[in-house]
Amino acid sequence: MKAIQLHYPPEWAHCYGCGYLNPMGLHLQTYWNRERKESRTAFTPSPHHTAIPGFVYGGLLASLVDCHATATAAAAKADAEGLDLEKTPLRFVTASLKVDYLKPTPLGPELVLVGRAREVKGRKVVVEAEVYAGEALTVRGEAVLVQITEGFGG
Ligand SMILES: CCCCCCCCCCCCCC(=O)SCCNC(=O)CCNC(=O)[C@H](O)C(C)(C)COP(=O)(O)OP(=O)(O)OC[C@H]1O[C@@H](n2cnc3c(N)ncnc32)[C@H](O)[C@@H]1OP(=O)(O)O
Repeated sequence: MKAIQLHYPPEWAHCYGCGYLNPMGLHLQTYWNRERKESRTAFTPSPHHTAIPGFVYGGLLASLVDCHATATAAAAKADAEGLDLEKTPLRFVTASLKVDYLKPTPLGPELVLVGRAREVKGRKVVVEAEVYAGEALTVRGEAVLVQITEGFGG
């Protein structure tokens, strides 16, 4: 299965969090499970992602939620409308991002993010995402993603 972000054409692939063309980026790769209507990704923070020794920096966690939510929005909308992202890539940007840090996230283990679309309506998708360190749910995020149909920032 191909990661959702790998469907982005090159001109959209420079994002710090998930662009495959950004050499300094996080290269997040999100997968969509059609049966479960659920997205997943995994990321292992490095020592330079430290907040307090032993724990992950919150800004990094927000970035993971952000880019996982963007990809989840594209997959959920494609799923809802029967579109193939390979043929019809969808461009979503983050309009709003809320992150609740439920408990400190340990630095070391692989983190797993799970995402679900709570609402798919017109150009807007609302995504909920959870970050797990092993069995522990440490972060819960919510993002509003808006599909852009023309250029960005014009
Ligand atoms: C060149 C391509 C670049 C893109 C690369 C993509 C690849 C992936 C890259 C990965 C990138 C990683 C992620 C990044 O880092 S993306 C970078 C960070 N994000 C931005 O810079 C976005 C800046 N903002 C904008 O461009 C516009 O404000 C957008 C496009 C978001 C909306 O302005 P627009 O005029 O188009 O929309 P609309 O007013 O018709 O509203 C439409 C719907 O949205 C709802 N709404 C709007 N705002 C909010 C809000 N704050 N809270 C809640 N809801 C909000 C609104 O109520 C309405 O819903 P409804 O009333 O219909 O129910």
